[in-house]
Amino acid sequence: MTVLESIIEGVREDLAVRESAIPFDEIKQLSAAAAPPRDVLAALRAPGVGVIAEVKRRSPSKGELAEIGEPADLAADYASAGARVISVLTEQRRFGGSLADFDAVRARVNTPLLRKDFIISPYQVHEARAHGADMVLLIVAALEQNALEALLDRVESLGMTALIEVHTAEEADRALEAGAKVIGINARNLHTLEVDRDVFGRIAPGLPQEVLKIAESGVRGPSDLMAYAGSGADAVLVGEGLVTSDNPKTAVTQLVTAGSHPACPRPSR
Ligand SMILES: O=P(O)(O)OC[C@@H](O)[C@@H](O)c1c[nH]c2ccccc12
Repeated sequence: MTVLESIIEGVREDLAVRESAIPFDEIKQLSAAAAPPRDVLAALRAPGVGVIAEVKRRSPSKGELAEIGEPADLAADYASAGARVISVLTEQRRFGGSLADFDAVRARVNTPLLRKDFIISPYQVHEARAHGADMVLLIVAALEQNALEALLDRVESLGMTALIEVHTAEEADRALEAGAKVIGINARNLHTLEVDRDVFGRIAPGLPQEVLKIAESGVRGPSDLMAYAGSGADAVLVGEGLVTSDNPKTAVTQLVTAGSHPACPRPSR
């Protein structure tokens, strides 16, 4: 079993528990009653290379990353430093996240929020919306094509934006086939957890101009952002580099400054 498969096994078990507490019909009603989603595409299309800052306690590759006492405080720092979107991990077993973390962040910031989890069922999409999510991650490697397409449809029908994650050119083709508007190219292979920062530069230039391109994982600082920008990134998604820094707010500020610097290569849209 690969790492991704074992994560998904746990996700299924946790999902079954939540489904028995709140049935599908009820979560659907809650999602319909939520305040309307924010315009993530507009946020990502702003000039310069954007920063998506992640609230991440732990990772399967590194174990404990940071003791995040108040995720809302961290998110408020991210927001005031200019993050365009804030990503909150809600997977519990490997990433130490939760919907409680998501709720705490939602209650504090008005920045668009990405629910970062392993989404395999429409239930989780409604759940994300019910908790105030504006964006939802869909991982191509975790989904059959028909499931990917159905989930993308569900995300968009609720007015949210899907971040469709790929790691290979074949997965990028599947994302485009499904109608992805925002593609995240993850430097980390979720089967082996190995990071290869060159993956973005190999895949992004082959994507259509109108597709928003997000470089995910392995960003250590402004020079990695600049390198991704040179290969056409509209934004970078950063977790570990922020939560392990002495001052996450300054770390975001430095990335945002680099992304809006005249010397930073512009996304060609
Ligand atoms: O911590 P990093 O290397 O900056 O990576 C952030 C983000 O890309 C990573 O958390 C991530 C990318 N895709 C995922 C899918 C599930 C869980 C986590 C992820």
